[in-house]
Amino acid sequence: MSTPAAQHAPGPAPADGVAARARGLTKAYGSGETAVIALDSVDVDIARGRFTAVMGPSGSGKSTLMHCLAGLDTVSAGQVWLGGTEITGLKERELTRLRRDRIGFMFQSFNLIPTLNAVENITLPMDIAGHKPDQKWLDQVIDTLGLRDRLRHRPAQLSGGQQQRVACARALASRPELIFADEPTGNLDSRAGLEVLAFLRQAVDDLGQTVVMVTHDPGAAAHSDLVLFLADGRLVDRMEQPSADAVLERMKRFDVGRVPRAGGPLDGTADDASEGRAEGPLAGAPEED
Ligand SMILES: Nc1ncnc2c1ncn2[C@@H]1O[C@H](COP(=O)(O)OP(=O)(O)OP(=O)(O)O)[C@@H](O)[C@H]1O
Repeated sequence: MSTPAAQHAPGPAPADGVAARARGLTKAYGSGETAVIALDSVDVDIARGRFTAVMGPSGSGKSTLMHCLAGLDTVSAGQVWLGGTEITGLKERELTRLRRDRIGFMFQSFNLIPTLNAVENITLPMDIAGHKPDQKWLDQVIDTLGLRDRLRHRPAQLSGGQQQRVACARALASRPELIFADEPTGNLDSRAGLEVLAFLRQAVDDLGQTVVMVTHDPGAAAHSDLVLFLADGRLVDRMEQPSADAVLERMKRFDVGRVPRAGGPLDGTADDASEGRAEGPLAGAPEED
């Protein structure tokens, strides 16, 4: 089992450039002999205004990491911040409000409401929260995603790619600090998948959003700025400016053997990383702070 939170230095609240931070993040499911350590003392910084992909073998902890960073799951030990707010220790009601106000979600299943049209689906989270949409921003999101002429269509009248774009618009609509996307292209054909990835990329480049995407697909990861690699619940590598080939090669190495454990935090804020390749375990990882 990993180091309990109490043995970790408290760590500073994230600076402006960090959208989310975890220190000593540990998540165990079950207890005793049947306990599964899904995350083992993970240190990570998610850089603001960047597109970060999370990859790793099946069961390596990708979804668990996303859920813990997003406050969808409790942690067993360690600390998580969203912007300047430490979310570990928040009460469920505060967490719910924080997720609603500051985080956008995109899942593989689009989770659209079949009886609502596209624009109603897009604004639903804000309607529930009683927030008025910022119409200028909403228009920008709708136009960026090419949904202007589909707003009155119900999900069943939209293609899979269009539905995922609606889900993307819904995640962006409230201008969240952070968007988490879990296999957002998993249910799409390759053309629609590429479209969604291009829109996520645009959300970062043109709208200044921060995106964290869990994916199994090296081609999808190649749209990101930085890939973080998980294995056995630990962050073991990172790759800046990834190419699909370089990510694929790195993923193949998980099949032949496990990479040694990380020594320090792996983050998206360092600028000394290799381009399009990872030079062995922990390439480009910054020193512990
Ligand atoms: N609710 C749960 N109860 C018990 N074990 C769980 C639970 N959720 C996840 N796990 C275990 O935690 C580990 C990490 O799971 P997680 O879903 O985060 O991995 P992943 O990398 O997202 O996997 P995949 O790529 O297959 O989706 C796995 O061993 C999994 O079996």
